[in-house]
Amino acid sequence: MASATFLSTLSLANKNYLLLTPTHSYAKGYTSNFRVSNLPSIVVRKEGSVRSQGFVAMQEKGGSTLSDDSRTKTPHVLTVAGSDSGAGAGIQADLKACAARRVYCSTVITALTAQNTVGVQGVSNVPEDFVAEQLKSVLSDMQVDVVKTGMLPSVGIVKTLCKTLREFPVHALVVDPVMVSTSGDVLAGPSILSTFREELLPMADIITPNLKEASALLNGMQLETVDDMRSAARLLHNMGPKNVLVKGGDLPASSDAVDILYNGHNLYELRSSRIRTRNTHGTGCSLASSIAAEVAKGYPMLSAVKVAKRFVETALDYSKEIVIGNGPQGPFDHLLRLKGHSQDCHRQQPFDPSDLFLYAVTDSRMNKRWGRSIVDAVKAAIDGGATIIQLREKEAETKDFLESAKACLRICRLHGVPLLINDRVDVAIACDADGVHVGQSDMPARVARTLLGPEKIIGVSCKTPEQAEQAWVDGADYIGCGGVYPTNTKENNITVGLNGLKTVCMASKLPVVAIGGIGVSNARAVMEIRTSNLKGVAVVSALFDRECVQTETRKLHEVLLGSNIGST
Ligand SMILES: Nc1ncnc2c1ncn2[C@@H]1O[C@H](COP(=O)(O)OP(=O)(O)O)[C@@H](O)[C@H]1O
Ligand SMILES: Cc1ncc(COP(=O)(O)O)c(N)n1
Ligand SMILES: [Mg+2]
Repeated sequence: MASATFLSTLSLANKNYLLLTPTHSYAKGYTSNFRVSNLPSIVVRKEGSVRSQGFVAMQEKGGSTLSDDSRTKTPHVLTVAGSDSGAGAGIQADLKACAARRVYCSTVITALTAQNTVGVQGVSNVPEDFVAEQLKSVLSDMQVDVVKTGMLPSVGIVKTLCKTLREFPVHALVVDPVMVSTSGDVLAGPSILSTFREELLPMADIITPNLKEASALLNGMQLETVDDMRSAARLLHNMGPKNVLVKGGDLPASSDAVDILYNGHNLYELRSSRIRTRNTHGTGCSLASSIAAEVAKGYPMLSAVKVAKRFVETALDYSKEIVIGNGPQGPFDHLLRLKGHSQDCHRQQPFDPSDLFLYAVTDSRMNKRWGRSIVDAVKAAIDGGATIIQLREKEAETKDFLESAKACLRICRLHGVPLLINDRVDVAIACDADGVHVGQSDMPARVARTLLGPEKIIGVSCKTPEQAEQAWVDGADYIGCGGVYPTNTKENNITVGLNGLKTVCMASKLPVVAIGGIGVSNARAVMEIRTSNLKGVAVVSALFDRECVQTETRKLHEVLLGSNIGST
């Protein structure tokens, strides 16, 4: 249901805009609903006046002649669907899919279902009037780009939706004509079929029936092969939607997951490999929401469908072994986060500054010189009493580094010792390390934080109070200050000395670990500067450029215990 007609593009101040004109006379007064997200738009009113829209205003920040509204436009999908208490399908799947695809999602709930991985135990419809009230609340205020529909359990609710959409037109309408859950339970009875066909489908930019739904809309037509799906797509297109996607998740005896997309001109056969998993509850809802999300971002329909299908496939593959519920059809994990906490791994603890006490930093050259693997070096340091490990493998190939990091992580988790990765945020994410340590010329801590999330540990190397303040502002957990003494692990490294260390500690709101040329002979002197936030020493050569890492670590551990730090 396009709410505006594309006229042409317009260049203003070297920026491209789409010129749109409202297609519905009743749209007057709701022109804020006319928006496309990939290009800013200008609505040309019937009278011929050009009125700027919010998205234009964003592009025109600073000295704008069109508007001085500088808010940015967030792609927005409104889902009109049923709640699934098991959160695998329905509203809950839509919210997760939209979050995973990075668009805002508002919700109008049409029904509550008592549902789990076994099936649907109960359904309670929301009164029609209250569906209307929810729709008005959202559509009158929130600049929705795309409406996506799921479970619409009664004729009255379908009619209410169509009426409200005529009052509040949006850029696109995605209709997932949900009728029967994969468990076989009825979510919308056959009485709604005629209203679907006559009112809702003609307004849709795309409809996404599965095999059973396509068959129901086509009076029970048999759908058993890809050729049947092609015929069904053409017949459904005659009912008025701009695009039809017939989904083949349930196609018998197909080794691929095949969907057919028809836009009235071209017929596309979209294939992906079929993931062998029980966790397919909610694939249909998630696919439709992801299509809506891509359309809200401004992508054309074919690429929206392709990206959405790839997303569902990836999430299914990622989630194929997760176990939630006892029934035949489990939910999957949209955010690709639930996997990876295997039984032998302890869950990561929140950052404890006292972990900085004896901080062992590995060095690939030293390991090579002494003929030991990075894993052996880490094991020995932990056995000697290291309280945190950082892998600093400047020369390693990424693939090798990742494999070693995974092996080190298993050892660290067994001993409850956090493992950080130097510089390489990508490697830290890939192996699910406990965090990263970054330098002043590496990725800024604030960016690392957005990539790693709130629970990971981030440390930053700082030499000055200003850098320490910035690390705090950027959301770091600790700072590493040095080089306290000259060191040959870093070329051209400025030494800050004990005074520099003290100055930074006093200025820092974060816990500090001292680094640079520290070993058994001088660790005590470092700790004796006695500022309460100096929590320990970080050591490279004094542990790893030695014959026996475990012995050296143990010696340093004793010195540090003798200096009685961390208790001040
Ligand atoms: N096992 C699977 N592996 C890969 N893709 C799948 C699998 N099952 C379903 N899909 C895909 O998920 C989407 C939803 O399809 P389907 O399960 O048929 O819909 P519904 O959930 O509405 O019954 C489609 O793109 C389909 O191809
Ligand atoms: C509330 C609600 N909406 C939609 C579905 C369909 O999802 P699926 O086809 O994956 O069972 C469902 N089971 N529950
Ligand atoms: Mg399914």
